[in-house]
Amino acid sequence: MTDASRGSASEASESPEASALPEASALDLAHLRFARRDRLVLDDVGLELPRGSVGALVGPNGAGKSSMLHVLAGVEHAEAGTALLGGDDLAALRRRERARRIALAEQETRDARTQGLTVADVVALGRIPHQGAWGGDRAEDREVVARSLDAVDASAFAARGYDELSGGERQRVNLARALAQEPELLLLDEPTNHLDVRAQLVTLDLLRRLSADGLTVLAALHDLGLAASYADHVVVLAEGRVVAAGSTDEVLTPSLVRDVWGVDAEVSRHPRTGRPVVHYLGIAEGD
Ligand SMILES: Nc1ncnc2c1ncn2[C@@H]1O[C@H](COP(=O)(O)OP(=O)(O)OP(=O)(O)O)[C@@H](O)[C@H]1O
Repeated sequence: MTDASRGSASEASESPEASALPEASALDLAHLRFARRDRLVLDDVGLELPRGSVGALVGPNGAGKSSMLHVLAGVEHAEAGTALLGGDDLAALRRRERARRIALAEQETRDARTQGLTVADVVALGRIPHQGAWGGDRAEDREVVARSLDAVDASAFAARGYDELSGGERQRVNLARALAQEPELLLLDEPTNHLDVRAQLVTLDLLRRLSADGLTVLAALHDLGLAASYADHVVVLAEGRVVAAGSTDEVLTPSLVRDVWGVDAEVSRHPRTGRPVVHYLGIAEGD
């Protein structure tokens, strides 16, 4: 396996025993390949994300970010490669176990299943993988639903119809539903889309706090500024391939922004946090 194809995003050990160690990768992908009809969407994708870290998946439109999240969540199926979570092969997990361990918060989830449901009902859907064959209205489930709504500041509209919410409100409820799954790995597709500036920061602060408690987070983000401020690791996808991966500091450079997005940028340091700050200067000449 070459470094380029692996796209290593961590310092984690490569040994098979590593998954038992605290610093082991929570998520370890190698040579993942996914096609839709005849079109190759993910090609030889690899990455390592340590447990309890926040990873940002970035890349131009159509790069394959959502597809990658779908493959990890089991919504779509890779035709080759391996995906390990805590050392366990995802392809070998039963659907239900996968849903207990991995949650995907998507942008648009209004469909027949959410029609007529309240916000609390929708968040309670996240408990299904944890319930027995007879479903249930367990006190524990109600408690997790209430806690998840509270985490995204949505308790005040728990009784409202989900389909009546604004885009930003719905986005927060989608996150609450994913949190109610109590996963090990939280996948998010553009979690800040539709959110006002404060709600964006509140959401990303929440993800950082959850990751400090051991949750591993992988979020597709378009906003490189937010990735720079919040992510530990950045994985850059372009045309279905990992073109860069590593610590946020290493990856988010002016040359990368130019090469991948065709945009001139400067990267400075945040005066308070010392983290990178990306300033877009304009479309790169020659593009
Ligand atoms: N349902 C679909 N049927 C066929 N092709 C699809 C479908 N969904 C996505 N694709 C194609 O798969 C490729 C990857 O799309 P994907 O949505 O994963 O990219 P993305 O990086 O998430 O893009 P964006 O930033 O625009 O959301 C694109 O070429 C896209 O046109």
